[in-house]
Amino acid sequence: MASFFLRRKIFSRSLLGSKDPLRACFLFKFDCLGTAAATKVHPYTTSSNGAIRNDFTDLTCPHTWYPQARRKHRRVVLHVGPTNSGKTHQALKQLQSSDSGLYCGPLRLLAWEVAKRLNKANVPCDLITGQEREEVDGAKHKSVTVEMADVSADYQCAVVDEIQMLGCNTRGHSFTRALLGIAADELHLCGDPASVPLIQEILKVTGDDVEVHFYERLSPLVPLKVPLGSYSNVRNGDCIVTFSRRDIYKLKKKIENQGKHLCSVVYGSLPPETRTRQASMFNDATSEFDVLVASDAIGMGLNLNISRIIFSTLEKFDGFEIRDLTVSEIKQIAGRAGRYGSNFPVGEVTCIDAGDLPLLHSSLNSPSPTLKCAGLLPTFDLMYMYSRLHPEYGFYQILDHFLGNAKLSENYFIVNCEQLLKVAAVIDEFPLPLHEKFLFCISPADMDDEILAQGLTQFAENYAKRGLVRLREIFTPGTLTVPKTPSALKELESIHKVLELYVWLSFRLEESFPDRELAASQKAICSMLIEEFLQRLGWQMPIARRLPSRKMSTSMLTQHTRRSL
Ligand SMILES: Nc1ncnc2c1ncn2[C@@H]1O[C@H](COP(=O)(O)OP(=O)(O)OP(=O)(O)O)[C@@H](O)[C@H]1O
Ligand SMILES: [Mg+2]
Repeated sequence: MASFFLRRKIFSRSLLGSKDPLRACFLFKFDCLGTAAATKVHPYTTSSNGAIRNDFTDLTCPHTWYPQARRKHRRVVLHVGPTNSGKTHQALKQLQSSDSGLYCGPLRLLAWEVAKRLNKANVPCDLITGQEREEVDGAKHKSVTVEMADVSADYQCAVVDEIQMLGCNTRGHSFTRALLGIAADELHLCGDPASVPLIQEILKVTGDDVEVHFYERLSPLVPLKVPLGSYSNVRNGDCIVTFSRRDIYKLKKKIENQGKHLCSVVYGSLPPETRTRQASMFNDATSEFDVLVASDAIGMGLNLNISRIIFSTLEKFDGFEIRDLTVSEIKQIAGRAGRYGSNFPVGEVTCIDAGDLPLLHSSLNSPSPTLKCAGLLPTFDLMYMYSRLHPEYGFYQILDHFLGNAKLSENYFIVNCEQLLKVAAVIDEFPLPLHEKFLFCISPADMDDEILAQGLTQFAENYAKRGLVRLREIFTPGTLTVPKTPSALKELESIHKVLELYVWLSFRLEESFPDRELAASQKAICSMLIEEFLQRLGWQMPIARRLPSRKMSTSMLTQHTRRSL
């Protein structure tokens, strides 16, 4: 045991000195373990009786956490306007013509798209997301998911897309970190005009120059006066929006049973590569999948050739309650219709029920409410220093202390830490150093997903016990089968997430999670099986209308039948 801990200490030290960009990103997720810069600004203050007291929970000046960016006099350009107004396009033009640059997107799919676009334009660009790392020779540009933005590097130009997400209750802190922390001469921010006053306010203290460019939609968006009424009125290019997976499959079946259309589906928990392929089939004018049934996962990122958005409902369950969609959600989703340059240059939007039309129309005519606060999360540094004063505390107690006592300026709020706390409660059971507990806490684990929670617990336990986690200990490769029911599908989606978690950990604890390739290949099989299920769901269609089977046949996979997780 002793030698195991010794080995891990050495590993951690070697990580700190690493020049490796991904490891550097890993460090910067902690903001940082390499504490020199950050500790300088941390508020050890003197109380009235002269005693030194710590004030680690003072989060009122988060701009001081990023000295490298503060040394720059950044030119910050906000590109704001409705969806489909060319904001990202303009920002990317600047990025492309710069000597070095960084694109930060909210989704892996967007990071993929941008890396592809830059490489195609002969601007070598690396792709770095939580789960993948594709390096291109000579690249001075990087396309990343916002969490992976490296705030220790210097760039000539950087783009943060969908910047209004700094108000997001769960991921807002990553956008705030990018806004305050990226050390670029030029920082381009693309998003909703509702974020402009808040960003201007936040940047008053950074010394940056701020310009705002407003954009108009490139193609018209027409709210229809009549509802869809019946599903027999669905036509080529339609996208029906609904919010539960059950309803997505119900609607897909209903539409396909009419015998006129085949439906692609897109929703949040589908593996990203499956979402991309479903979207490509829908976009491909020669494919028979000419209708899309989707959740609000289409609100951002995917390039979709949608003619008409049809809301099946304007209510959604948000994890706590059923509520009306907000103005910004309605506008963001509706705005996906009529993409500039697509086969449908005029977008239309309507509802299935006439009763929903007034809310749809009024929302489309209202500006999105102005953002008031940006998300924040205490840095690892602060928590670490606090923990040194309270070595008896577990990570849960430390985080809980910060949540209860943090002092914030009025421009910020602390993001929802429910998931972090749930992981912390589990991880505190294992003898791991604080930074490793923190790592597990920020991993992409949804503890409300039973299978994923089980996977994370097992990974952490095995890691704490032996410092080595083999995938085969919890998963038997080759045992995955095509799901036959929606609940089996859900299970397969969860297994995909466990495999993603393994890959994520393997990038950060490389020696201890050595089976990345195996996990990645099983992940790919998962997505193929899910797609197979999606195709079979149209089983009531006449045989001639079904697509030919994919290259990897089910029988190849079903020889191995037992899953053990
Ligand atoms: N000047 C242009 N020339 C050619 N194509 C353009 C131009 N501006 C935008 N486009 C194309 O129009 C589409 C919409 O542009 P873009 O994605 O930049 O809009 P956006 O405002 O960022 O929208 P979103 O809200 O979806 O992020 C894209 O396919 C983009 O390539
Ligand atoms: Mg955009």
